[in-house]
Amino acid sequence: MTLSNSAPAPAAGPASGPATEVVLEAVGLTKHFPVRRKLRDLFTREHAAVHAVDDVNLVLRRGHVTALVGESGSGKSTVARLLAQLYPRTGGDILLHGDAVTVKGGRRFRAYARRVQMIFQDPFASLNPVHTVRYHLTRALKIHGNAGRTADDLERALADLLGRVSLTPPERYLEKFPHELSGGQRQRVAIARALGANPEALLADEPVSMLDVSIRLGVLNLLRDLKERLNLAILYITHDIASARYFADETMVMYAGRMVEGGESETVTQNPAHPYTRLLIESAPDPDRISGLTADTGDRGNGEPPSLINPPAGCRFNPRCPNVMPRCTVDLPPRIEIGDRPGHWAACWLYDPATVAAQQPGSAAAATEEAAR
Ligand SMILES: Nc1ncnc2c1ncn2[C@@H]1O[C@H](COP(=O)(O)OP(=O)(O)OP(=O)(O)O)[C@@H](O)[C@H]1O
Repeated sequence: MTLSNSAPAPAAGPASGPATEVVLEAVGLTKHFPVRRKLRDLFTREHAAVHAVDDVNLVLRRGHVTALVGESGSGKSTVARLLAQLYPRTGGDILLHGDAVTVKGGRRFRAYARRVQMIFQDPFASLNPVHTVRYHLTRALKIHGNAGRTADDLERALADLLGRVSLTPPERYLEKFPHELSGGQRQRVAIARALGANPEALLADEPVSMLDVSIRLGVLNLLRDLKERLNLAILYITHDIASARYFADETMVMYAGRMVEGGESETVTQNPAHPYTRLLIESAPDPDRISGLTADTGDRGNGEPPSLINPPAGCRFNPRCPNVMPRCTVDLPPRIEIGDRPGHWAACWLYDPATVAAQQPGSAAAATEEAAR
């Protein structure tokens, strides 16, 4: 589906639809950023590009938080921006209620943004310092047609929005400028602004990582409460896998532009299958704590992520992988079901029975390889 200019305002509000209904889906989502060409490149046919996101599949459901976890530079923000239709994509589809949607700004974008809203990492940067809370929220309500008809309607809608993010009484906050609020209050205003669209899906890009440690839990709890009360589908982007366990129903792990593991958060964090997920968990100082709520950890693990201009062949994690096998440097692993819990998968040859058998000492493949050395 392409939202047309004449499309009526989407009718489905947060309260409608069963809890497990799929709201937004990425199918084979791909984004390559072209790299600025040097003079000598003009004489070659090569077009260098950053392979930021490759063949990403993910599903956001009503009343469900899906975490997208990975190191800095793994492509998480690019996935969120693609889902928000802020970037054109190189390939793949974005399905809203099962219909493929492409929007390129203007009214179509607004119609889409009414249903899919994004929350950014830095609430200071996302709120305009010269405008009050009232201005920010009124604008969101008006743009998305939720301000009502009278001044009283608008006041009620403003109070309702601030109440939803626990900034009460509203008159204490409405006339404040962003610099007069704490980081946590600013992020709550940014969340209220997103709710002003009455969306079905929220894309939260590291929503607590810039906040003071002591208030992270409060903002995550607020998002969880909104998920339940408003039946929202939430994408929670974080580099902190332990906070995903605490907050998300489902966790997807991303490495160097590709999804490497997914499943219920409890399973992925307590029984990680992919060597990269294990590395993420092992290198967290204390796997049982909710580290996103106590520390900002940034990059972790041994070695460096690969170049995304010339990513490694096969599995992109193979240069850092403690379990690397010959096949991993050649063939891209597909999603393979782990079998411990429904829906738990890893894109890793370790779980391919045929590959594992071929690696056993004494197997024909291992003997051929030995002879070739
Ligand atoms: N506009 C752009 N032009 C070129 N390359 C880009 C652009 N945006 C992102 N990239 C590159 O794409 C890759 C993925 O970046 P992205 O910001 O999506 O990762 P991330 O996992 O969200 O990291 P972080 O946690 O640091 O935000 C990185 O190599 C980044 O340098």
